[in-house]
Amino acid sequence: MIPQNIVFIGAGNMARALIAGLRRQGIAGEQIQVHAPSSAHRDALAEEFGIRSLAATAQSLPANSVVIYAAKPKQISAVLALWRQAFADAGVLFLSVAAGIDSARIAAELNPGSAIVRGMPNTPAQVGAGATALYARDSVSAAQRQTAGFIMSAVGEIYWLSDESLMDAVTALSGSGPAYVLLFLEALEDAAVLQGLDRATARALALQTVLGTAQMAAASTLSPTALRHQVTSPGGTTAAGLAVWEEHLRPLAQRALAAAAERSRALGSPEKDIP
Ligand SMILES: NC(=O)C1=CN([C@@H]2O[C@H](COP(=O)(O)OP(=O)(O)OC[C@H]3O[C@@H](n4cnc5c(N)ncnc54)[C@H](O)[C@@H]3O)[C@@H](O)[C@H]2O)C=CC1
Ligand SMILES: O=C(O)[C@@H]1CCC=N1
Repeated sequence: MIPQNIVFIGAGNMARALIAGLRRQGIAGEQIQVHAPSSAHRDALAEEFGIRSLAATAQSLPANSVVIYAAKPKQISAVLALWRQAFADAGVLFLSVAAGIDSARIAAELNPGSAIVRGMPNTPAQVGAGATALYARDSVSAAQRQTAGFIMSAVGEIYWLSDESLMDAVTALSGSGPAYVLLFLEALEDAAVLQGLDRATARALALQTVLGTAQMAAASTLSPTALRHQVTSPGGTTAAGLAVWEEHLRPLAQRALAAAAERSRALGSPEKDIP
């Protein structure tokens, strides 16, 4: 179902990516509003995308509105206290992309029966190539589920979870994942410069290698392992390089995802003060 009134709370990177996606999908500018305390942030988005800048917290919302929470996890309790009143209409859907904040906490702080969907997008959403995991509480109707899916599909692929506790692992993998891939790109580029390539060539080759490999893997029915074997000649250059990666990469990936998932759980815990 295509939503008639979409309100963004927060005017940062994620709000921007989602608004751009919705406008690309043909949602009219007057159907989208953005609220943030900083008028500079919200007015910049309003101007760029032809949407409405909402200066104050809405006290009531038209039926079938969707409110998308895209401010920081730490601010959610204060924001929910201000917006609670506007949720008197049972038709309003609350879609939160805040890392770590589970839907039971949002329901407890909003209204126990509120329709709440939790999503975890990632920054490739900026170019319509995002990966978003979604979880819907039982109070969400089939039409509202479709609406949430429509909104997040505007910026890439969506994956529904039936177990919300997996959201911490998803956040560690695909939510934070773009940063890992970018760090990998930086490391490849620096290492290639040490091997004598100029920086521009090193950057371009590293980027096209990651991009091309991801496209190849996405187009193939073979597993990453099988595709990797196609590159690896016995006794060749790849085997020599892979032997070094294999020493550290898997335990490092396990530690990195465990640390990120642990931080996701901590962000959701009001008693832990994460800056
Ligand atoms: N950046 C990322 O890769 C991802 C971020 N997220 C989640 O998206 C949310 C937003 O993240 P970003 O866009 O990266 O942050 P950001 O820092 O770019 O944007 C946060 C926005 O919230 C606004 N804001 C501050 N206080 C507010 C309040 N009281 N009421 C309304 N708006 C307020 C700020 O003006 C700012 O526009 C976070 O909850 C984060 O966990 C989820 C997935 C990926
Ligand atoms: O770093 C963070 O907390 C957010 C959530 C996932 C990606 N960025």
